[in-house]
Amino acid sequence: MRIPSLPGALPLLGHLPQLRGQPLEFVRALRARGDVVRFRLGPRAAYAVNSPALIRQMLVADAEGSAPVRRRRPTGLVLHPSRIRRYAATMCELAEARVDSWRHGALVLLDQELFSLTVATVSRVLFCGPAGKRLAEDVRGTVPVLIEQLGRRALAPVGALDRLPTPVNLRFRRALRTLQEAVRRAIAEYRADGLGNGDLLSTLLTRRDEETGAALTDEQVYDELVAMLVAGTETTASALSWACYLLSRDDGAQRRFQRELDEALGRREVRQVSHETLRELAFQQRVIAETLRLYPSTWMLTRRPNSPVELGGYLIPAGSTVLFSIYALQRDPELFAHPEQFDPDRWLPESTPGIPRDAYIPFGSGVRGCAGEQFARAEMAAFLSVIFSRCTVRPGPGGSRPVTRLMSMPGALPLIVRRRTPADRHR
Ligand code: HEM
Repeated sequence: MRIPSLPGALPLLGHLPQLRGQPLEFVRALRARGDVVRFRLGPRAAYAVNSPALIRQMLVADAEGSAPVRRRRPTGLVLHPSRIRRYAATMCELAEARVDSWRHGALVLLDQELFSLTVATVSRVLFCGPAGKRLAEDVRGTVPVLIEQLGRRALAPVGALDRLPTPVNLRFRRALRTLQEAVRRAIAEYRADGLGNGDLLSTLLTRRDEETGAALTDEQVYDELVAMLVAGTETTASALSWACYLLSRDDGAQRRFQRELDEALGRREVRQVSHETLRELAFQQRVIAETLRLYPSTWMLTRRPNSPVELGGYLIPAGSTVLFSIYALQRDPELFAHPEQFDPDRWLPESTPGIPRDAYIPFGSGVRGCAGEQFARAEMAAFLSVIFSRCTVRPGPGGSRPVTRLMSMPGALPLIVRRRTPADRHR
């Protein structure tokens, strides 16, 4: 079958200006054109896969070999659900210390606060010791640059453009070099100090290949660390920023959440209740689910299959860029009623049977699905519980202008934070 093409391609550039300029509108326009749509990234053909069933087939195909088969990530161990309870207490402590630094009535740039909180959490929890702390400092400066560039590069029409000495490429290379040097230093210090602390870096350094028994090379350790730092910081910061953005604009939802927290906590602080108690707060879970539906952190995924793939009767050639947008999928009016509306109650148990399977995949699916889902969920539950049990949050002046790079963010998020008094909490 002939794959329908998207009109409006420019000579040489194809649809790149639209994808770069208004990415979210572009992926939704692609979605409206059919299950599989051909478009152009510069001179090359690319394919958008739109139907939930075909997206699932594409993601699961990773495991079946139509795209490179991934080995189990060695980092899986440190993100295992059995470790999460141990991390949860630290997550609460970090969040409480941060929220305590906000003055009553102050304007707080919540996007920046949340990003620095997620970097601090990943660094504190996954890297112990002084070498880990220094690495965390370098990560804070370099990860945003890497994330921005990785987003651009995933959609670059021609790889050679990345090698040009443009200011953007030079900044990217500088950030990479800083991170490489920091990781190399940390590896040397860990090797010198012993590797028994069970954190992320010592797990990677003591890991043996399942088949050959060989240790990971420094390069493999570096790749794993960078993958984790990129995948594990701005994603959660984005989800948390959007949750605060939505709650700050919806008094009713914010009050319901605070009532739920007040009842569950009584006179205790968030760090004094168990991780399981936080995860069982039903309204909070619905707020998180709805935030990740409206604003999935990774709004678009790409694959490059190394052999031809047949999808719904269409043949996609090997080596082509295949794009699918979680954002467009989760806002499809055929899959979700009133898709633009923030409605946590669509996730009430009695409503969810109406939501088709495969229509909701904020953490991806298949072998490349999110390794850090439980970590992220624990982090979101801890941070949101701490923020909203202690504060009421309202939009600040100026509002925010959403930014879409590799992640979609609410942009600068100035919010006015009012501390809740004990009387507010026990009213
Ligand atoms: C709300 C927060 C998060 C969301 C929405 C999210 C979403 C995703 C998605 C959609 C993927 C699949 C990418 C693909 O199929 O190409 C993914 C992969 C991954 N995520 Fe997450 N993630 C989040 C937080 C985290 C955290 C906190 C960590 C680690 C601490 C993490 C670690 C990873 C790793 C290691 C991968 C695999 C990357 C790869 O194989 O290339 N994620 N995530």
